[in-house]
Amino acid sequence: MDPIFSIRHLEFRRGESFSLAIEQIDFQAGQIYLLAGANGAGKSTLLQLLALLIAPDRGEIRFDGNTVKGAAGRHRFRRKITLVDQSPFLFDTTVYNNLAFGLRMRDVNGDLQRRRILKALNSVGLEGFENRRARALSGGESRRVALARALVIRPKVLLLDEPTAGLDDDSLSLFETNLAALSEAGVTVIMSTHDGGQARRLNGKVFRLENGRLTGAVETLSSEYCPMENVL
Ligand SMILES: Nc1ncnc2c1ncn2[C@@H]1O[C@H](COP(=O)(O)OP(=O)(O)OP(=O)(O)O)[C@@H](O)[C@H]1O
Repeated sequence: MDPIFSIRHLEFRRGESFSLAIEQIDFQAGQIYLLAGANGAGKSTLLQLLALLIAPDRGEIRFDGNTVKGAAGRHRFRRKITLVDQSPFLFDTTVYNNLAFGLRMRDVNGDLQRRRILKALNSVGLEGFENRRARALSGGESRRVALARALVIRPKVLLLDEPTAGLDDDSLSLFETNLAALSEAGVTVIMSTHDGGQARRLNGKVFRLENGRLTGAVETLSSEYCPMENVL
């Protein structure tokens, strides 16, 4: 099967001291991928490149069979890709309106809009939160709103930057159940994490970054055995 995302000879420099250089990665549809590595290794930078928010200095990104070219290309494909940031920005309005924004842009209105929003809130354990003010939520609740806001638009690719940092055990478990369901529904999930057990629990593939470079091959983890558990 053709990969949903391919990277070839990718290079991106940040200031004097950091550069990301990745020769090749293929991401297959419906898989879960985890980006591992120390602080500053380049995980967020790679996610921003995949989200088509920044352009590489060199190399090629292919999405869904197309080479992404220039600002117009990035803009065109961005609608199918969603990045949930490390510190998600929520609009200063209700939770409902935060989720409705992306749907309105896609002409999803009325009853359908309401049903999809309530379902997305439900799936992150925030039923009943629709009229709450988004800026008055706790850190963990805010992250779950940001995730629901990403889910509600049904992206082909969901990019998550350390999405589970600060979640309590119940929320973490619900979140991981959601990711597994999304992957079964064909959504590609690419997320950075410092949680060593996550790759095993999600049966994900791990790419490890070190100083902007990939170290070694992809590691596929079975659900029974996780050699990476303590070292991610
Ligand atoms: N906007 C920016 N401008 C300049 N340099 C940046 C910027 N964002 C990140 N960097 C630098 O790029 C390098 C890679 O950072 P990045 O955020 O991609 O790492 P990370 O692996 O996601 O780290 P963490 O685990 O701490 O989130 C770091 O040296 C960082 O200081």
